[in-house]
Amino acid sequence: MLPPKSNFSEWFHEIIQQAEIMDIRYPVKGLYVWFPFGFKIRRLVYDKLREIMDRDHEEVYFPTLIPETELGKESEHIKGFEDEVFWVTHGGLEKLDVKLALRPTSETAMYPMFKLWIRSHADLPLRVYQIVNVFRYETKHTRPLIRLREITSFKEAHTAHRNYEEAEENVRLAVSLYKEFYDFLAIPYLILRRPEWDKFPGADYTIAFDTVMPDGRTMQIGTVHHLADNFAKTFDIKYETPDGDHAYVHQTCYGISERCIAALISIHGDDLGLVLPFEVSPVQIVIIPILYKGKEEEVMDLSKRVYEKLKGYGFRVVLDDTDERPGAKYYKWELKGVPIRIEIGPKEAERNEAVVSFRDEKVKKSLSVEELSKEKILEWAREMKERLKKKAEEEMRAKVRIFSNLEEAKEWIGKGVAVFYFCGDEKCGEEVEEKLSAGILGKFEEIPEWISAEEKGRCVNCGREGFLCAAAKSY
Ligand SMILES: Nc1ncnc2c1ncn2[C@@H]1O[C@H](COS(=O)(=O)NC(=O)[C@@H](N)CS)[C@@H](O)[C@H]1O
Ligand SMILES: [Zn+2]
Repeated sequence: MLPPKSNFSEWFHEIIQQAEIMDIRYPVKGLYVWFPFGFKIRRLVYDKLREIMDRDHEEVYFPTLIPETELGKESEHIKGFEDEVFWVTHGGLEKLDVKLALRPTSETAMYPMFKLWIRSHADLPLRVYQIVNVFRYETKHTRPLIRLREITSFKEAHTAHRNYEEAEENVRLAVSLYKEFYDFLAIPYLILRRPEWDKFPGADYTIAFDTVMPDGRTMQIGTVHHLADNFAKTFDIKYETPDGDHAYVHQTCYGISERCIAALISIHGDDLGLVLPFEVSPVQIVIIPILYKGKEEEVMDLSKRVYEKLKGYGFRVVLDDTDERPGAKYYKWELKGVPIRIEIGPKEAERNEAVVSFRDEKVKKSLSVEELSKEKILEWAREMKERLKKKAEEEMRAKVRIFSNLEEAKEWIGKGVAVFYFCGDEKCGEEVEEKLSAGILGKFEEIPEWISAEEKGRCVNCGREGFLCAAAKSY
């Protein structure tokens, strides 16, 4: 049995294991093993991410090992990562003359090669991405899918452009791709520009997608960085302009990790287990025959016919004909988040009918097997997606509140996200974070229509002109 989802930390820890997502028993801290079922979810989710990325990017694969000479070149970057890097110092028994970093992210692996790849403006824009594992020596509490030391599903995109504005346009493109991806997963988000002191090391600015987890803490589920020409200057990446000059490229990079799966599990799951949107569920439909003495034959015949029919439509269907009791079967497939369940008992066998129910609502429909068309099932899947999206949006909105003083904001933080006006000044920010004992997530890049507040107002702490910002405890 799972703990109630209201005990979120316990619930998440248990569901990861009981639903066979990741095996957390691997003997290295922060490293976990993908179970087959969890890996199927990852594959379906990342197939969608690749489909979205492939429209405008080329997929590549860069080496895992980065020489210290390259990793250390961009001063802000290495300052931000030096205490997170895993180093390889030996090849067999031999000490390496230059120690090699296990990539924490791939700017310093890629950009020396971009220098070789980019010659002329005709080579721009360059847009590549890779889905790799990266390593970060996280010292905060590690947690499967949320804070790993080996990030196994790190989608990192890296681009190069003729100038700052074109790079800025690409930031907009990246934000729109991330919106499409998270809307597809029915995961709601806030889009916030991180404060100066919390942007990506080496970036000009960072835009983050933050979702609100069931316990009111936020989780950064994607980031888009404008790098200006910071790395281009460090790695000497120049191109010949149309009128024969040479100019540094301007760059962006943007990343998503398996936190997208942590969010999928956490936002949609319930006390019974996973609740998976139809398109990313390893099992989309489970058929459960209800076998009564003397009627097994008819029930199994109809169940197999329905199974073949749905399989023929290309759905991922399971006919659970094990000899477990129906109750145990319901429990197992609810835990695995199967969106559509079909029950077939003697009555249905007699009338050539099926009883259909959906994982996210307690409603059963009886209908003739003829009515079980591909269109009907896809319509049910769409309706379910809309219900999941609506519910997740409502839950997030309930956790986001606007405050005009920090005491009340502090009260709310830990249960949700506090929104207030903040001037952006680092010193003032330190005071605000101190008073809230929570981080300032940044200012709204876009103020959602459901937050009724002006863009500007008086800073809640110092009274200077401020912008609408959010603060929360986060993963
Ligand atoms: N230890 C971690 N475990 C799981 N996901 C993580 C971890 N650290 C970061 N992430 C996720 O990875 C995303 C990208 O990481 S990042 O540092 O913000 N950005 C980069 O590394 C850029 N080079 C993007 S290409 C973050 O938004 C966050 O969602
Ligand atoms: Zn202020």
